[in-house]
Amino acid sequence: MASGGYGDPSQKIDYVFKLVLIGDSGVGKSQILSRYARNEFSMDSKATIGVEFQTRTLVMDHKSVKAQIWDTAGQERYRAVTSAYYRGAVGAMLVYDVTRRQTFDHIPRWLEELRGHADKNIVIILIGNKSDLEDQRAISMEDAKEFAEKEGLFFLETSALNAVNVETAFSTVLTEIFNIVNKKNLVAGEGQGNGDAASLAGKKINIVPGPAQVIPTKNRLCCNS
Ligand SMILES: Nc1nc2c(ncn2[C@@H]2O[C@H](COP(=O)(O)OP(=O)(O)OP(=O)(O)O)[C@@H](O)[C@H]2O)c(=O)[nH]1
Repeated sequence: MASGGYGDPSQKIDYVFKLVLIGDSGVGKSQILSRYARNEFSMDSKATIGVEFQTRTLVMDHKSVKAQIWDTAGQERYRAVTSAYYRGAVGAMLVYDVTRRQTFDHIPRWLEELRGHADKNIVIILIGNKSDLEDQRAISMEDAKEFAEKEGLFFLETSALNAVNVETAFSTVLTEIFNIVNKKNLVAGEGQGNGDAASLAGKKINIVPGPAQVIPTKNRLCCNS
């Protein structure tokens, strides 16, 4: 359903959806984002310090949607203020590394943090990254899928290196958000016309109105904790 390239600054925007990337240090969050937003990958990626975000604009059902994707440090000491990071997020990508069991074992903790700080109806996808390293695999796809089903999460394995499933992971989350928001707008009908807010499954959640917000394609924010 989703289509779109890497951004046309003159384009009119109907919705901005904020997504957050979370997971342990080194699982590949920054490279997943880089692959999605710029179709780039780097082997000597530096650990993220503070918060960064990048955007990509897509067309969904004749509406233009700007995905504003936030990336923060997996390392505790480099993390920015948690509540600010999650504020207004309507989607989350929860990432582990298929070659490091510990990063999968920490997923429940990340989920707890997410559920403690984000909107309770946030759309979440569990991502097992580095699927290209099949010979070093430590987590089976079945175990991860079972966990995701139990927790009500979408699930995909990706390779930021080989560009496998990165597009699909983002479009899965964005399509789900778009469908929820669109449905709500239809049900709400006239009279409730609050253009800058929408609901995800009955709970009010802020969707940043399009044209009011101009976001550079790559933006570095401050905020060391
Ligand atoms: N083989 C392989 N390596 C990857 C993949 N994605 C990321 N990497 C490598 O894994 C390392 C860590 O990637 P990052 O994207 O910096 O990890 P991060 O989760 O953002 O780390 P923090 O910023 O510390 O939280 C880098 O050397 C990447 O090149 C992948 O899909 N396959």
